[in-house]
Amino acid sequence: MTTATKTRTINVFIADPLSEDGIFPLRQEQDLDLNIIVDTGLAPEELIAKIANVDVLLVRSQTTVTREVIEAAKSLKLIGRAGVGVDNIDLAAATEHGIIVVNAPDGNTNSAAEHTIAMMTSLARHIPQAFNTLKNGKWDRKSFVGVELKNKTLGVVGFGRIGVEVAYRAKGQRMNVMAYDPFLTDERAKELGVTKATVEEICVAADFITVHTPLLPETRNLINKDKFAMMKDGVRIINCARGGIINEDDLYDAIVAGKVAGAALDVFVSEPATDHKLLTLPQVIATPHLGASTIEAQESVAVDVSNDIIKFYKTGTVTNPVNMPSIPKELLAQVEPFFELAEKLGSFLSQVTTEPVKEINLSYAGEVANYDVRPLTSNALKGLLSKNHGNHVNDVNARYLSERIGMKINEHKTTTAKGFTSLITIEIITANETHTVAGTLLNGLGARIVKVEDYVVDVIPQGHLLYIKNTDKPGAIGRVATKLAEKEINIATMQVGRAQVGGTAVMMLTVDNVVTEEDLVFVAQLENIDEVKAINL
Ligand SMILES: NC(=O)C1=CN([C@@H]2O[C@H](COP(=O)(O)OP(=O)(O)OC[C@H]3O[C@@H](n4cnc5c(N)ncnc54)[C@H](O)[C@@H]3O)[C@@H](O)[C@H]2O)C=CC1
Ligand SMILES: O=C(O)C(=O)COP(=O)(O)O
Repeated sequence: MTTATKTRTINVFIADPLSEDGIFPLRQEQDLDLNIIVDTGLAPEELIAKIANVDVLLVRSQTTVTREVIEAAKSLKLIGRAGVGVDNIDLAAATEHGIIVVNAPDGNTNSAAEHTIAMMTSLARHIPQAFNTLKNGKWDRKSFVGVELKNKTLGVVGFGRIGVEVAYRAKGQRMNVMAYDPFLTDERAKELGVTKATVEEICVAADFITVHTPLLPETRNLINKDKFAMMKDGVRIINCARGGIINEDDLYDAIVAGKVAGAALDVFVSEPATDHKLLTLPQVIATPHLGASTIEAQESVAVDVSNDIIKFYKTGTVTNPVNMPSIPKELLAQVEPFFELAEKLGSFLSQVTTEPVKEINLSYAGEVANYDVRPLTSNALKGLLSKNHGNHVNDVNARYLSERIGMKINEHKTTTAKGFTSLITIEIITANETHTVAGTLLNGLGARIVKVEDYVVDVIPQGHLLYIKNTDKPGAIGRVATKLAEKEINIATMQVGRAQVGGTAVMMLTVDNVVTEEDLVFVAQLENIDEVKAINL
């Protein structure tokens, strides 16, 4: 986990215009040594040339954070998106490189919803066209007869934060609202006073259709010529979400054919879009991606990402992660203590075997099983992979890297924890071996390893450990202690365990100094000692 440091300068590169008030938390940060560089409007190759030593990159929608940018950014830990949509960031590349991407999902909801309503109203009443005519000295009242919103049906496709806020406002205009979202339940639709519908039902019934989904492979071209064909003649279309959700060529054709009476667009497939063919149509009104461009939204989104940067460097966690599981605040406090335990258990196992791990079974028992355990698994995998990947593995890419090397990851949850409040048991399977370790958090006493293979132990997972397998014969413990003393290795604690008298037994020793390979060989040569491993946690 990353923690606060004044010893190292953190280079924060702001590549798109952000609210100065919004980045105030960064400017006034005292505990971290932040070097804030504001350099906006760069061409991709200019950004690549400047990014090598950047730790944190802050963008809006203008800067495209490509794989090339990410690969050139040798120190990058975090990309902050001061806004919602992250389609301008290569998330796969960021994840692969262990770079956390955070966004600001709440800060511009109102502004985007208000802009959508402004666009819909302008579309219905031809306000931009009428204003233009008037500016050009013509008092034309005949060409701009509009339609009322009242009693019209608005179809909202994508019923998340903005979609819902649009619906509230549209109901204020006495519109009937139909909504589609894969996560919309009947209860929620009822509660919000909207009719739950499919995209097709919306296409057939709506007078106005507005989209509010992210741009994803599944939503690209969601509204296309087949959908336009289903729509009412004279339908009006609004897109204040992302260019490409509505197929631009098909929209153009539908307007020219008279099917669509008008469109209001804030976003385009390729931006800036100054000579777009849709802009040549008198039925189209447009703004240059202004949905989030209010003083309030800009301040809010910049404050949110600034706070997440500070939080990341001080605590190692973030509030609005995009490429790692997000944990609700109330749960974070409960699962955070297990992060380190899971990582240590993973690290322990990585040092017990020398073979590549083919499969990992993670069992979460007791209270911990009530939580979203994916972050714990990520920490366990991080611990497991850190032996070979060092600092390159973190919570963001641990699962990705594990899967890339073909490791099968199985998570199990059970309520019974063998007398512990919570118990995490991890088993790794290699071509020839299986190893198991289990750990818990003891109330007030911190983390403990409570089981290694089949043996019950009680070991603090910290410092230098010696894991010794021996035949359960008198004298083994004494010989080990004497040999370590000869090597000036002081034993701090010692645990022994065995499955049956005279069988295989284990010793778990905590020692005060690092045990070298050479010392290990000496211990391994002792009578009745079968295996010795040094483990550093
Ligand atoms: N024009 C502008 O300046 C702004 C544009 N946006 C855009 O608006 C989008 C929505 O923003 P929020 O409402 O804040 O996000 P959100 O994440 O709260 O809502 C998005 C909704 O889309 C739904 N969805 C996903 N796939 C879908 C599909 N195939 N069909 C229908 N619905 C689907 C999700 O379930 C979710 O409920 C953002 O992704 C962003 O691209 C956001 C802010 C400002
Ligand atoms: O938040 C979003 O998704 C937006 O589209 C806003 O974009 P912007 O930050 O204004 O470039």
